[in-house]
Amino acid sequence: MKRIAIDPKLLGAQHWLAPLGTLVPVMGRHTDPAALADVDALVIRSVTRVDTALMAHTSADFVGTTTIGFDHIDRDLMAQRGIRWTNAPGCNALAVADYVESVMAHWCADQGRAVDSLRVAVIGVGGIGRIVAQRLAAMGCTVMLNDPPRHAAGDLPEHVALADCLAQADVISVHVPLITQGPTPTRDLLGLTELDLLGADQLLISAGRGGAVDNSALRARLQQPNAPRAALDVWHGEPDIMPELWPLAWIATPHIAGHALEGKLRGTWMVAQSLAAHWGVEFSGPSVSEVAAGMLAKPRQARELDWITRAHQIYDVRADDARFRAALDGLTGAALAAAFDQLRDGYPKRREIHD
Ligand SMILES: NC(=O)C1=CN([C@@H]2O[C@H](COP(=O)(O)OP(=O)(O)OC[C@H]3O[C@@H](n4cnc5c(N)ncnc54)[C@H](O)[C@@H]3O)[C@@H](O)[C@H]2O)C=CC1
Ligand SMILES: O=C(O)C(=O)[C@H](O)COP(=O)(O)O
Repeated sequence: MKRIAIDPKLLGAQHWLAPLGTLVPVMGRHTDPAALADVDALVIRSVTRVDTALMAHTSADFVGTTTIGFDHIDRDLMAQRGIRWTNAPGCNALAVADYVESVMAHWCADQGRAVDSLRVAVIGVGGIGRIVAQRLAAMGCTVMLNDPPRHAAGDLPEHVALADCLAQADVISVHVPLITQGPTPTRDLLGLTELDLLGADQLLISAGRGGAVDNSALRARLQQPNAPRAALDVWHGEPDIMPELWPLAWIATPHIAGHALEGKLRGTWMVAQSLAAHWGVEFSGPSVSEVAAGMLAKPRQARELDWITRAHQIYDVRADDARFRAALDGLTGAALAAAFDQLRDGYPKRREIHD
């Protein structure tokens, strides 16, 4: 029987990966490379950095991350070693859109703004950005789209320059991957110059990768009197986040925007299918929605509720923010990093808002 090293926090591994091979739990962020010596495949989350050191002793020829982002995988190494790798595109896109919806519901209530009066800029119009833009447009928002790679490829004629988005939108929602090379890198996409374009009436939502916003610049900006509000789900250097930054955020969460049950399960389900195809074996198992429903029933159907009520009853981001503040208050260094990871690993069960 083949052996599959898995992050023990994967959801659904027993349903979809166990039929393919013997599961060997490893340690997520702290995986010992020696533990991979005799495995055939590695199935991970975003916390496991797949690099030369991790892969030093293994002959595994498959790496799957049950996440959308794949900046934690050294793709050059995968190519050099002939290792097939895959991510799970779109697996938790709906959950991230739920996060944005919940943040905006609370911001509108707080500011006394009607959602259909808002101008919202979506930065990075891929799988997630597209869903966010469609939902907000359906609620009556004026939506501005920024995505230079798609614009350059000719499929986003309505593209708006980043500076115009920052200067004109009420809400700016950032959904770019972490890209460090090439013509349109996203590392520190929002630095001092860009953050200076924002004012006190604006809300910045960051739910892509922490490295896309210069955290030192944001800290400085949020300390100024006309600072915008910031809802931050992702942080530079996770789990070693900047202890001076998070208390300045209006909403602070531990990289859980995508952590609805369906999002996590779908990631495992998608990677298991890729692994089955890689090994040329049949794939079977229950559906994602069956497994999610067995883990947590939805309190109400989304269609029965208006969007503000949904943001309270199905997914309320303020509960995540409250847990974050209570757990991280006063912590620095290793204790802060450990508390950040514990919040993620012990995240409560949550369903996607929409059916
Ligand atoms: N907070 C969380 O829990 C989660 C975070 N993510 C992050 O969100 C990212 C985006 O996810 P998807 O939309 O599904 O990915 P995607 O790959 O479908 O779309 C990314 C989009 O960003 C655009 N882009 C690239 N460089 C850009 C730049 N310099 N400026 C503006 N746009 C740029 C691309 O052209 C593409 O259209 C993931 O790569 C991941 O890092 C994903 C899931 C959950
Ligand atoms: O899908 C992604 O990309 C993400 O950022 C995930 O939601 C992160 O989840 P974990 O894999 O870190 O649990």
